[in-house]
Amino acid sequence: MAYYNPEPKYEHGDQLKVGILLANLGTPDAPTAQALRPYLRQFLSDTRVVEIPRALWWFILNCIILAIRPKKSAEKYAQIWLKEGSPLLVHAQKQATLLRGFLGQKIKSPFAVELGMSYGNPSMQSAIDKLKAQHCDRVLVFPLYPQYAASSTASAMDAVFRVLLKTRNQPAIRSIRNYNDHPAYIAALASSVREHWRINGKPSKLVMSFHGVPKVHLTSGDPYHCQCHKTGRLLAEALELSKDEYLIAFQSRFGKQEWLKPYLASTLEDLGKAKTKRIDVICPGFSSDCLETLEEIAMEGKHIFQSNGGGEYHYIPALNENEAWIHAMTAIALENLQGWVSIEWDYDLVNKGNEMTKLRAQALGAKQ
Ligand SMILES: C=CC1=C(C)c2cc3[nH]c(cc4nc(cc5[nH]c(cc1n2)c(C)c5CCC(=O)O)C(CCC(=O)O)=C4C)c(C)c3C=C
Ligand SMILES: [Fe+2]
Ligand SMILES: [Fe+2]
Repeated sequence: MAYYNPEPKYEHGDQLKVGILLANLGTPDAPTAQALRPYLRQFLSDTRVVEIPRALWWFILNCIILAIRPKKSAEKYAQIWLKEGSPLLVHAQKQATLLRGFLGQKIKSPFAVELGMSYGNPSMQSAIDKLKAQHCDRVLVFPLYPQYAASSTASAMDAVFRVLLKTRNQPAIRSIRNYNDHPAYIAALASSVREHWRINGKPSKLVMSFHGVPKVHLTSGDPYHCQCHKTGRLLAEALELSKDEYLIAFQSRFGKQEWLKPYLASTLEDLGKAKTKRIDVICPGFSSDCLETLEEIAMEGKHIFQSNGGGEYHYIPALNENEAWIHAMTAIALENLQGWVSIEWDYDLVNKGNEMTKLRAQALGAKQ
């Protein structure tokens, strides 16, 4: 048995490239219990996601969770599934195509962009195979998670390193850890909220909902909680919101452990009971819409709020293919590709760079 994966054919003179590997969580191949089972098994077997001792967890996962959850989750996925597939995958593929186009206007040297998932398809292996087939000898890993969490960002990096363990001719690797306070990301969020308000008017409160993680991750040193709060504060500052005009909550609790608080569900219940006239909910930690935003926030969240007496409920879509977001992705990638690519320094980019430097100085000037 070979220890290492076969290498693509290389001829002297073939042009070497830089690869940008967009990394995301992954999603089932279909909204069915059969497709959910292997996806959930892979996802929930990751020790980055569930840290319970393996023997005990093997029993809980195989005898309880995988017996019940695939069917329940499949019903939820079926409600949000698009003609082209899972929203998470459809948006991530479009983001990859757009980023390729935007970077193509800025980078003079050869490069490639591919998408890889931590769980399910397209696998990290297939993405790295595609980059290697295009002769990428340097790879920038760009996780589509603005806030670093061990359960998302680090698990994506683990997936990359697992492939590299089986790779004879390894590319050089750089990775983007977090961009939760990047001015271009904050500006993209702010412009999407402003656009929603331009059309629909302003709510009584803006609720910023982030995916939760177990509280023990925070107390063990995961910076995710602080990075979510910083994103929330910078977004509120960009929108000139006072403290009573917004709040931050954490969604998607899984299992019995305590997770980051306040929980979104109880927050929505309280806002409903307080007869809040209108709330808008945004999920700044999700670069694209997915099950957690379209079903849990846009549908379930609305039901919780309104069945407790709340008024109007608006879900503000994720950044998806917003132009400002693709510009932000381009800026973040270019900042991290310095020295690896030659850049077309056109007037537009210099102007954008100046704007970016000004915004960054403002963001860094704000308290950490
Ligand atoms: C934004 C980053 C994410 C973090 C951090 C995260 C942590 C985390 N998630 C689970 C359990 C589940 N998450 C599920 C779906 C899901 N999670 C994220 C993102 C983060 N998760 C996304 C984008 C999605 C949606 C995927 C899609 O296909 O649309 C699911 C599966 C769905 C379900 O059956 O409910 C589970 C399970 C844990 C335990 C955790 C941290 C420890
Ligand atoms: Fe999750
Ligand atoms: Fe914190």
